[in-house]
Amino acid sequence: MRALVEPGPELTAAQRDRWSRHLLLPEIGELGQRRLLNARVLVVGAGGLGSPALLYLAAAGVGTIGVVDDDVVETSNLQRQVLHGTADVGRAKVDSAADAVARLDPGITVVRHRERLTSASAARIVAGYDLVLDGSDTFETRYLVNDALVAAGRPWVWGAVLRFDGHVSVFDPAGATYRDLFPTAPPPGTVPGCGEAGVLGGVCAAVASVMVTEAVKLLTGAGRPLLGRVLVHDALAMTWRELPLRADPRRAGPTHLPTVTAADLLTRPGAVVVDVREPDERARGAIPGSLALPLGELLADPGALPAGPVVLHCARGSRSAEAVRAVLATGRTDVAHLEGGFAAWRAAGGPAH
Ligand SMILES: Nc1ncnc2c1ncn2[C@@H]1O[C@H](COP(=O)(O)OP(=O)(O)OP(=O)(O)O)[C@@H](O)[C@H]1O
Repeated sequence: MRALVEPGPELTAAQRDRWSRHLLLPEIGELGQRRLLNARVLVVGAGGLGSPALLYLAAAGVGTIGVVDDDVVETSNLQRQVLHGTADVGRAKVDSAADAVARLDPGITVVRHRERLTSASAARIVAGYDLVLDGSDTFETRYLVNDALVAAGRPWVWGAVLRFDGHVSVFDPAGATYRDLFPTAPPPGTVPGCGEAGVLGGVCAAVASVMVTEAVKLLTGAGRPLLGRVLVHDALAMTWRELPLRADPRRAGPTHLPTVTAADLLTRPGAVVVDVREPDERARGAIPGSLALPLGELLADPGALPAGPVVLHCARGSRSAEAVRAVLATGRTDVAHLEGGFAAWRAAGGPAH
């Protein structure tokens, strides 16, 4: 997997000492630590998930950490929001978070966003960060985070907790997102929050720990991210189950899909070209050497697609976009689609038979 962040400057002797246990890990090493120090990560909510996540992000050496939260610390938060102490009750959570991070490592920059993430502010706030961790507690905020990052074309890490249960995943605009897991919010009042149903502190820590581990992996390019998979934690049974999550190919909305132009395809052949149009459209003209796999067949069985790299095309680009989304959701990364479809190919002087 490609690291989300470029490495920053060489480590100093003090930094080498501080993160020596990371440097021993070949998957992180000096380069990975320089990436972490150069990274900008936003945590939405300094609550049950955000509190342990912020501490572990800071300890890991994530150089710039943004915190967005408009709330103040309450006594009932302290049972799980371990970033805040008794003396912080009544203080803004972002201020308490910044102080806790400074105690851990004054070299980490904390950006305080003491405000509500809204549809008006979400795009502006997330724009300044390489990666977002969503530790919010409402469907409304999760959809806001989802839509802002889909529009920005960037992955994010999501977690949720209630009672003894936790959920965690990594979403990506090119694959499955929160809207594939919850296409619509449940009616108000049908799903209780931690304030009504309770939550165990250790469950918050467990889920936040997975969130930070995924963040470190994404930032440094280590391992296989939790993309297209949702971990479901049941602390009473002490189980972690993994559920596959696929992008709904009918999902509308802005996405940044891998795309090639007709000019690219003409000058750099080499890819297997797959035509997802119907046989009658193909009969009227097709790209020489292309294979036929109508969209319906491909959606029913994405495994029918030949080995890549593959460029999918349709008449103008919308069916091929749907096809690419479905194939990416299976975990394949070697697919793209032809911008503007067969029409663009002909307009660029591409041959047909
Ligand atoms: N849109 C948003 N903008 C800013 N902060 C948000 C937004 N949505 C949620 N949050 C913050 O996310 C945090 C979620 O934390 P948590 O789930 O532990 O709930 P809590 O509100 O702190 O506690 P409780 O539900 O027990 O009262 C809260 O601090 C909340 O203020």
